[in-house]
Amino acid sequence: MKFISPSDWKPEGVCLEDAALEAVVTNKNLLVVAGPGAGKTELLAQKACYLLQTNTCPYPRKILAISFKKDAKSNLAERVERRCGKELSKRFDSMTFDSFAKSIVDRFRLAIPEEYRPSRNYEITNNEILQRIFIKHYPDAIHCKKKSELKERIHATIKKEISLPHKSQTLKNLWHDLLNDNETGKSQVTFSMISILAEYLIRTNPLILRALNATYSHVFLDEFQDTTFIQYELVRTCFLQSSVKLIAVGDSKQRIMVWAGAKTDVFEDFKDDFKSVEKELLMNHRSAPRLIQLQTSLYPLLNKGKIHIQPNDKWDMQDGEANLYYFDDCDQEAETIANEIKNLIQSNVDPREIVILVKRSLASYTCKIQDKLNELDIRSRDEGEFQELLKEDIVKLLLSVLYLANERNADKWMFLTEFSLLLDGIIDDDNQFENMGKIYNSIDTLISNCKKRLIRLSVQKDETDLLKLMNEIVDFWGYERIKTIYQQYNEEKYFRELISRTAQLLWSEFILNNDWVEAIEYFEGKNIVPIMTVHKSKGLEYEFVFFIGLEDQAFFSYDTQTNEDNCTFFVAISRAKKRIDFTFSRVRKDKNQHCIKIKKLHQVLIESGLVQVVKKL
Ligand SMILES: Nc1ncnc2c1ncn2[C@@H]1O[C@H](COP(=O)(O)OP(=O)(O)OP(=O)(O)O)[C@@H](O)[C@H]1O
Repeated sequence: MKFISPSDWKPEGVCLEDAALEAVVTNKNLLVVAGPGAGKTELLAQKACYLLQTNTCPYPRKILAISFKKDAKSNLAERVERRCGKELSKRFDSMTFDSFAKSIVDRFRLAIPEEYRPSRNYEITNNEILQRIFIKHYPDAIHCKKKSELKERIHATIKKEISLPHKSQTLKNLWHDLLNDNETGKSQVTFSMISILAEYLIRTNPLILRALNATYSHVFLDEFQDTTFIQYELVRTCFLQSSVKLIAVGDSKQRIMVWAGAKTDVFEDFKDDFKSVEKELLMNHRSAPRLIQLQTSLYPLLNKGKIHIQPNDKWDMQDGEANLYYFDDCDQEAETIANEIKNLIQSNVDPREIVILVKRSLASYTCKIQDKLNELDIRSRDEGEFQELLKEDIVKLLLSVLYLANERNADKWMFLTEFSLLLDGIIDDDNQFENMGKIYNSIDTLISNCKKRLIRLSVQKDETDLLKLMNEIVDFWGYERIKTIYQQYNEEKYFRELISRTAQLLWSEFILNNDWVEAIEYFEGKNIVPIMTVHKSKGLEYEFVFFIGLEDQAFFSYDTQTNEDNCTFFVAISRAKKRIDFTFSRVRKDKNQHCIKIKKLHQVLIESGLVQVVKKL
């Protein structure tokens, strides 16, 4: 392998601002703070290429990238592979925090002292089991009024002691019963427990720590503002006393996971602990100039001084539009918003470039808009579960096979064949061409068999047969072999649940029109306007954003979590590339709505001079 000299290295495909380029080539611990659309993911991808192509990450050491979300993890890995090829990107391990911790526990489980060791076949527990065992040790929890309240209490209790061994005997007993659950015969653990166990393993086993530090020369930490106490402790234990270089990227203005345990002083602690250099990026490649101005007018609410954020030069300075509607009721709101969406689609905007956002309680804020959209023949849906399933490699594999059984598609064919080649280890094989031919033939056979089965299913209409077919497609490669490529499926129960949920959702769409291609495209979201909460929209971007319900009721905890709610509002605004519309309805669900608590949010919009206020009376 021929490496490039660091002085000859150039970023590929994009132009990086000075601070970003410095962050790429600096070989020190780094904290990169940057606002929305600054290209934080791109910066990490470029940095990975630099380190690998110049051998600054010296062979055979690797880069470990830790993200929060599965799609962010895959997105980063894909970009690195696209930029520096398959060979070099083999030394780029992209994982979520949960899968990183789990991989440590799975590999070194036997080194955990017996009292804390999960069984070999441990399960990521579900709420029911967790509640059953929790209430035994904390009987007063039975008085929790809502399930969500109890869930929060359980997770908060587990997070009370993030360092083993426990001091509290009750907590220790709770762990004991979770790890030795008689009813299931398997250890029941949460992801927080896995991170706590991983930290304990590394802290008490110098050999494992040394192996980890020898494996990785650099560690990337994406969306760093959302790092929890437990996760930060794990990072410290793994890398503080080592020569491994850490690069954390994040934006404190987008810190919206405090309710889930995000550590609010994580940037300061990281700078102190790792003596990191701080770089600030000042570009926003996503939003039109007037929307960037709108975002910056929110800075005082986010405790951030005014700075000049530079738009990408593809925009005209006058680009960007924002509207604030005051409606009498939700019928008026639904009528107007549905028609606005219709006009956009009629002017050739892809429905996937439009999003309807809500702060919470998705259905109650959007059901009327959805009904109106239906009347206009525009499909929309709660993106939540589909978004989760579509991130899953096994779901992508199954949908590709089923699609190809109905229609040609080059991307899906490539995806399938690349997966098969990888599984059979043929990429670097001497008999590559002969073996590739065999693989193409076997995939062809799989697809034509599926075709016959799907035709039969269209007549017999038996949902269980679809699940059976999906499991047979899995058998074509074999679960055990799939696991070797996609280690996230080590737990078979989880893997099978994904397949069964995919079959269910696909079937319920199929029976509407008796058309497999339509059903698969629906599943994939084609021509459908997505609806989601702001939390789910994090990291995503759309040309047109409709934020529904800028009302006190939607921000019901605004008084007690003002900072976090302001950040949530900022995240919503910063998803838009071209235009954002906000709505307020004086009556919703038969109740009068107000904007007294969140007056400041309305004020900022109105006083910015960038938002057109549309009063509907
Ligand atoms: N250097 C660049 N030049 C041009 N476009 C870029 C550059 N970097 C990123 N982009 C584009 O800008 C958009 C935003 O990038 P990205 O999603 O990486 O930003 P981010 O900093 O992670 O934003 P957020 O924090 O809001 O999720 C994407 O469409 C990306 O393709």
